[in-house]
Amino acid sequence: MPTPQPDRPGAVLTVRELRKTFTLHTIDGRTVVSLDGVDLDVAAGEHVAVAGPSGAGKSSLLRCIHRSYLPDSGSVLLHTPDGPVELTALPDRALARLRGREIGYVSQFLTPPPRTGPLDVVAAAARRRGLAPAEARDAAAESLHRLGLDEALWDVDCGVLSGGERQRINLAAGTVRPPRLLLLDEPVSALDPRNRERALQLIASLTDQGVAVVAVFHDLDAMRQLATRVVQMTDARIVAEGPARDILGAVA
Ligand SMILES: Nc1ncnc2c1ncn2[C@@H]1O[C@H](COP(=O)(O)OP(=O)(O)OP(=O)(O)O)[C@@H](O)[C@H]1O
Repeated sequence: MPTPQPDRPGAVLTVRELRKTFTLHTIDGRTVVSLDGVDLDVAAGEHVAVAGPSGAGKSSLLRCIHRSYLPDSGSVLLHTPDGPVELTALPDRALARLRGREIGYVSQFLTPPPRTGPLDVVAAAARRRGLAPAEARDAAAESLHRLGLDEALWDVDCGVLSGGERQRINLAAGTVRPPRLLLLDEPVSALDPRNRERALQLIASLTDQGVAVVAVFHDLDAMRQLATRVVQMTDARIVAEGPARDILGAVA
């Protein structure tokens, strides 16, 4: 496949003709198309919100970019200082290293290693981003403070914490040192209003620092507050894109 060229300055992510189909072996091999030829360009400092109804393919898009789902075909290029990297073809170890350094992925649910506290989880993420151990712990502490996680919980097993506490740990780990590309899948769905606002402010500050963000929120206010552009998905395809005020008026 020819290498797609970035078509705008400051390009961080170039997605071309991305396709993903699931085969449901337990239901007579029925197939579900979750991405049907998706193109997306995201530049440094852009926050692209992916809108659309349930089942449209929003999470599949984030997962195929992150390669927690391997797409059937298409291209996902991450533009790094060393040149563009085709994520769909990268060997697993190189992918793990690149993700650790350059990509933050914040899903709705935290799956921490057993018997590990928030400070260790976030410090480990900071180490993968290249910080030395002492710096990583300082950065983790700052990140957890910023998201309002009570210091008394920092060494408590994440497995016993509440959904909202875990969500903030997840967000802290994904953002502890600004990644080049931040993928957010419903990152504030379990948060109370005060913590939600803290989290949205953190995400906005990362965009201001030049991080490229691709985010899924069901919360239209969050999209209006944060998105520099909204892409609307329906039936596995992007069907519209533009400023939030133009697109969100048309989304149910
Ligand atoms: N692991 C999977 N196995 C089988 N089908 C899947 C899988 N992941 C996603 N799908 C299917 O792909 C389609 C798109 O799902 P996806 O989760 O990407 O939608 P979504 O837009 O994020 O929906 P929601 O807003 O409800 O989270 C759905 O029909 C879904 O059932």
